[in-house]
Amino acid sequence: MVLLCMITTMQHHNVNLWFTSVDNAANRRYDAASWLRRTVGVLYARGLPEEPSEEEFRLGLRNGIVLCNALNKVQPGAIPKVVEAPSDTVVPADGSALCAYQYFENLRNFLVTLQDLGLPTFEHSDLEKGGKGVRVVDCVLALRSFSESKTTRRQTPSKYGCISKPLTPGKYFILKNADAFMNKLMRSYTAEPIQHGFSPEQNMTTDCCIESNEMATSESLNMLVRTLLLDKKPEEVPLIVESLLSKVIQEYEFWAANQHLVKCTGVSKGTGPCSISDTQLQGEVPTSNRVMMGELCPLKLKEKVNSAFLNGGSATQQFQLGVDIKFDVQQKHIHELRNTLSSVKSGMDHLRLQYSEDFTKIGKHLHILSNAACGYHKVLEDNRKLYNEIQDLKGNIRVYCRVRPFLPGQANSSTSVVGMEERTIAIITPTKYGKDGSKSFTFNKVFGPSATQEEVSSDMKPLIRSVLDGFNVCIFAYGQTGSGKTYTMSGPKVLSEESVGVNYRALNDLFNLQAQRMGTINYEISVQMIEIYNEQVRDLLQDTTLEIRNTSQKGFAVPGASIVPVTSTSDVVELMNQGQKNRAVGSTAINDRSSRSHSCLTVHVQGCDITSGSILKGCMHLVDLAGSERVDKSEVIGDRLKEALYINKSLSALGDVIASLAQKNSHVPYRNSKLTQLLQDSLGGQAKTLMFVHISPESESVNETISTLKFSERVASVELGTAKANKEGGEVRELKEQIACLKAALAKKEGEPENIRSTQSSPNIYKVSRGNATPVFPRNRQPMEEVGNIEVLNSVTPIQKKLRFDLPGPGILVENNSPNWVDNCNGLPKEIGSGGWVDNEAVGGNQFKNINSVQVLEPDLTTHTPLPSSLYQRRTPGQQRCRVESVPSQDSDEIDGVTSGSPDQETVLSASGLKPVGVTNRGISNKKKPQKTANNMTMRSTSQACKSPVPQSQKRLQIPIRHSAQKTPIRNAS
Ligand SMILES: Nc1ncnc2c1ncn2[C@@H]1O[C@H](COP(=O)(O)OP(=O)(O)OP(=O)(O)O)[C@@H](O)[C@H]1O
Repeated sequence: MVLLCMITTMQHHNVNLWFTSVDNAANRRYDAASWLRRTVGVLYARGLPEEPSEEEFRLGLRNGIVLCNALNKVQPGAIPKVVEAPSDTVVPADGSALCAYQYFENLRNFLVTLQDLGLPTFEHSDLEKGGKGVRVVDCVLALRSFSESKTTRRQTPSKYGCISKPLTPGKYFILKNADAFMNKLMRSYTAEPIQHGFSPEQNMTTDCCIESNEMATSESLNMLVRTLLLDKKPEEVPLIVESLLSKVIQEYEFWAANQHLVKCTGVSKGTGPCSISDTQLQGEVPTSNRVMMGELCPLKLKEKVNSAFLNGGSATQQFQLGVDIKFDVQQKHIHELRNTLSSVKSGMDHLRLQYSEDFTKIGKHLHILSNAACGYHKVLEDNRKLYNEIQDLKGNIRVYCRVRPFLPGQANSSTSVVGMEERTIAIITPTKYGKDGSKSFTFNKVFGPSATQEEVSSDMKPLIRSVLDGFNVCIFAYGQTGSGKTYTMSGPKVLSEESVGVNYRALNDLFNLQAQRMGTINYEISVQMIEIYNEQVRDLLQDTTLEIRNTSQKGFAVPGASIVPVTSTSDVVELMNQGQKNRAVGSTAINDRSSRSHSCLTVHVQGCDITSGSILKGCMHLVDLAGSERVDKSEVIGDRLKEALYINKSLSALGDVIASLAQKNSHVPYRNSKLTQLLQDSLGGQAKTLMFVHISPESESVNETISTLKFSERVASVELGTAKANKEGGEVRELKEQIACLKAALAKKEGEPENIRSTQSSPNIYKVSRGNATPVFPRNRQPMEEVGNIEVLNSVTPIQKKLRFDLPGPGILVENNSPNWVDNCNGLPKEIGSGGWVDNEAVGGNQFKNINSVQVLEPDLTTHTPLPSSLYQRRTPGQQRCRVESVPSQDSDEIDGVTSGSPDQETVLSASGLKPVGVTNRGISNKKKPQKTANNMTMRSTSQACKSPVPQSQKRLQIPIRHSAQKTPIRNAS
């Protein structure tokens, strides 16, 4: 602020003028000459007048003697040897030479010394030519200032821009008339009561500067500076400014030291930059530090200050004080550093604490997140289950897609599969399928080439449980030839625990669950294994061909095929191995072990709830379809070609059925192939159905892959309706038994044969067995080989009667505990009919028309004596039509026999000279043809008798059963 005031004031006075003014130059020259004369004495300065002209000034100094001596006066010994001028009496031989020597030597020494002292210099030539004297004058005046500054014992920056070197202690260099002003100014500015630390001159001025702190305002400073400079000559201004600056620096230094001192002595606490708080002084400062500080603070230091400055202490004392102050300041700094360190430490501790808290929090959050992530997966899993449950409720067929890995030797083949996710698969498409080059298909699940057998089978457990709960389940494998159907269903050729397929695992689960429920529900399990080969049904367990032209199921039992009770997985494995051996397998260009038939392993489960007496009947088809193939690709001829055509035809029929189911058509062409008849209840009934669709990964198969996947998507859209369990409660059973008893009593009263009556409405077991069957039978059933006929058993009612029908060949076990087991034929709701092993449709269907050996014990069925009950019913064609019309959706294909069999396929077959066996042609229905057999057994169902308004006589089913006289071994029947 002081500087600002000065600069402003200097501008106000136009101080720059003094540099150009001629008068000023002369005055300055006179000053210089005068100072030199005074300094060296008139003797030495005899050549230099008091007020010399410029010429006189130059000539007077030209020999350098005056200058050197003046310098030696100011700085003793600065120029050790000065070449003196010869005395007036001695005349040099060559005066000019001596002068030149002097001139050169003295001036050189003078200028070098000036340079060393940091004072302004001039050029040698400045003393030779006129008009250059100003620089010499400046130099002399600088030397004068230097000299004066030495007397002040201060280091004073020269007005001429040099920084003088430290000088010996002395008085401050300052204009005398400015001192009082300066002191006043400084003290006003620092606003500190200065009692000490000034030179006597300064102390003198303190009396006149008791001014208030208000003077430290810029305005008052401004005024002071102006007042000071008002009457000053311009040439004095630089010196005043110089002094003022020097004073400012000095004052500031002193003030800063004083600040430390004052704060250390406790005069002021907590206000300055080095202040320390009471706490720091008393509590936090280490004892050793406090002891050290105690040497200085507060009284001792004050005393020292007083003795050093106020009481005119010695230089040593002052120096010691300076050291003490510095030491104290350093102590303060150390103390402050310690404080800072401890505060940083505590800050760090705080931060550490905070970090640990934060980490704990983050840990908790992470934990929550990981839980959420687990939860997310669980939610996903739940979603999937829910989705499946919804699908179940909607009754959709569930479809899982599996991609076969490349086979050995195909490692470098390109693939048609371009993407796979949990439920989606993307297949590269030839251009005609889409612009983007790939097409996505969505299924319930997609298994990649690396999926294990266990993964693929993992979702089956609920289905297996369903079977034991009385539901019908169908699991079937579909896909192009060689795509891995047999691998999925049965496993590879050489089986291991890991590689066994769906069949084995399903049965294993079944037996495990059965074991778990033991003691609650008693189960009886038995299996059938058949294949459909060239549209013929073959019993794989017997290696016989069944003369069954219509495999239409209203339950899952395969009529005519042997049923073998099993008690463990190993039983089943043995049977399956036997069945697989009998299966038609052939080598093609695509698959060296190509299945040439559709195989079906059917598992029958009947459970009896020990406490409630309820009966559960579940059934499961495990179907390994033959693969569709392009005969040009599979390069088949002869028998293989024939097989391929049959396979393709039946698969085509399956496609038609799926298409009509998907479109919810009223007519579903089940009867176009044995396969669709076999799967009728699985595809259109109340079963739970799962299809494994298989695709080969090779890009050469892309067309087959796409059509397979399209077909499968259509299958997935088929709604079966909610599956229902085949369960009959104990109470219902009891009521039925009572009704049966009453009816029996009534019949007896009316004189009807008791044993026949008793079969009308009571739960019965019918065993149709063929003499050469070898299976083991469960308790209370006679082995089939022993029976060799049809048994009608009433296992519950008190009156238990048996009807025996002598039949040739392997036996069929027909069991029915339901009074309405023939309901499906007459349009009544299908409550439990689908659980029957063989329903009335099977019995009444034309598959029995070749069974020509029936031996009826009583009554004599061959005489068409109607059975007193409604168990068996003979149908006339007209009655059949009537029944069918009432249930168009179920058997609509029976109405007009219209089928949607692929004409193309048939054309191919006829072209190849082959005649499909058992496949209905358009407009022809086997069922529609009345079976006029002499040996008919008429049965009537109780429920029908109770519910149907149609007279009994009109509700007779025609059961074609062969006479014993017409016995023909089944294996030869075809
Ligand atoms: N997931 C798989 N892992 C390893 N090998 C497999 C897999 N799926 C199929 N294979 C192999 O691929 C070949 C063909 O499989 P598979 O016989 O099961 O096909 P397919 O669809 O039943 O054929 P086809 O319809 O002609 O009977 C076999 O050698 C089989 O071992």
